[in-house]
Amino acid sequence: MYKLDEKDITPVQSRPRLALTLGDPAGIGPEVILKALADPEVSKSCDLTVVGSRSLLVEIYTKLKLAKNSQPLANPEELSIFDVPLDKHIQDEILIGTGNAASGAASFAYMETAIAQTLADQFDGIVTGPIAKSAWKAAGYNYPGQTELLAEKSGAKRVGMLFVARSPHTNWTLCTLLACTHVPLSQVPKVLTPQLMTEKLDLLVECLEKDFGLQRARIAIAGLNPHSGEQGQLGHEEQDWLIPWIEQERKNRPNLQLDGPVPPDTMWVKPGQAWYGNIDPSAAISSGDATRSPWRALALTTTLSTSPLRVNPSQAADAYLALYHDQGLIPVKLMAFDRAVNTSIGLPFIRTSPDHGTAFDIAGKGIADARSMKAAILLAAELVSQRRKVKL
Ligand SMILES: NC(=O)C1=CN([C@@H]2O[C@H](COP(=O)(O)OP(=O)(O)OC[C@H]3O[C@@H](n4cnc5c(N)ncnc54)[C@H](O)[C@@H]3O)[C@@H](O)[C@H]2O)C=CC1
Ligand SMILES: NCC(=O)COP(=O)(O)O
Repeated sequence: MYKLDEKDITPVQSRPRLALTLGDPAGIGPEVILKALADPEVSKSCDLTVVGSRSLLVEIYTKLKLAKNSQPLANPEELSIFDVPLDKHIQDEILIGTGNAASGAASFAYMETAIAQTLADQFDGIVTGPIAKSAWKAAGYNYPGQTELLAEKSGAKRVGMLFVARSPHTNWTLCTLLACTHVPLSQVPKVLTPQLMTEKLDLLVECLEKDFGLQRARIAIAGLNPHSGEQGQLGHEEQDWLIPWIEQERKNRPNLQLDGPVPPDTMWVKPGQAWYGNIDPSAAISSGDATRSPWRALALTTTLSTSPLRVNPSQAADAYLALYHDQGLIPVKLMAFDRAVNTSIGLPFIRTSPDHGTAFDIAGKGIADARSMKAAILLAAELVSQRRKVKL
């Protein structure tokens, strides 16, 4: 009798199982989650469990249903929820639109629960709602962000903050890794070292290969100072260590193309052009882009159609290594605030998050844009599937 060999058996894979933390309940996290979950593309892509306080979610849902500009919302009664009940005095102190110790304690409890459940293999990954670091601090949790908590709890020695956004115009993907993240600007030159850069480059290369199936990547590395220091005249870090470090890495990694240090102001010209690409401005007008933002159609007409600088997406790099938070995130948010995804790399599981924060100024009004949350869920599902393929 023919006996099946293990290798002949096609494993039946379940859909990606994702935990979705509510984030700070005083912010827009619950709203963008309810909006994203009302989208059939999202619900079809994976099995989602909201990790948060059921009674708070129901309360917020009821308020949002009454808000003027509300788009379709998922009904909490129809969702899978891992309930994290709060003490009554904490729940009573949560005020929509104001981050405080109570909202910080709640969002911290959701994250701790999601991480523990994921480490216990109940989920393949976590999509996190936005939290306020100041609210965590007020609640007594002194972490610079969720990334650091995820790294600590999962035992990851190295972790990276990668922003991924797919262009709606060209389908080109902008991948930006931050060499240092939640670091005050005055500390940046002290925190950046060749060792840290090597660690981040290792993480980026591993992620591009394993998660995005990209070998022999071309990576652009930013300089720190104006004009990358202008040979020492405008800053010394490039001469002191960044240029020697890049030269050494080129020798160590002959399969990669490492560009840099690229002057930080011009670093984003090619990604910007690859993002908007060959778009026909009349298409932007007919798709409604121009009615929403006429300046954009104008910019597309005057710059992209006529500029000799226009590049083909293939001239852009596969990934960008920015040296600090705002150097990388200003261009990401300028191009893709509505769709960029914050992806933690180096963890033993997938973690994504929308690129925006708690937006306390608009919480409860029903006007929050859920596209970045939707992109975060879809990317997490895609990355779980990709990792399963790599493992097989
Ligand atoms: N992944 C996370 O947990 C993140 C958390 N934060 C935290 O969020 C808090 C507020 O940070 P901010 O710098 O004010 O950034 P923010 O992203 O919360 O808000 C910046 C501006 O964008 C608007 N905005 C943000 N998301 C929006 C959306 N989905 N739809 C429509 N408008 C939106 C806000 O109304 C505000 O005017 C801080 O405590 C920060 O630490 C910030 C970024 C990411
Ligand atoms: N600006 C990115 C950000 O603040 C996200 O931080 P984290 O909570 O994902 O660590």
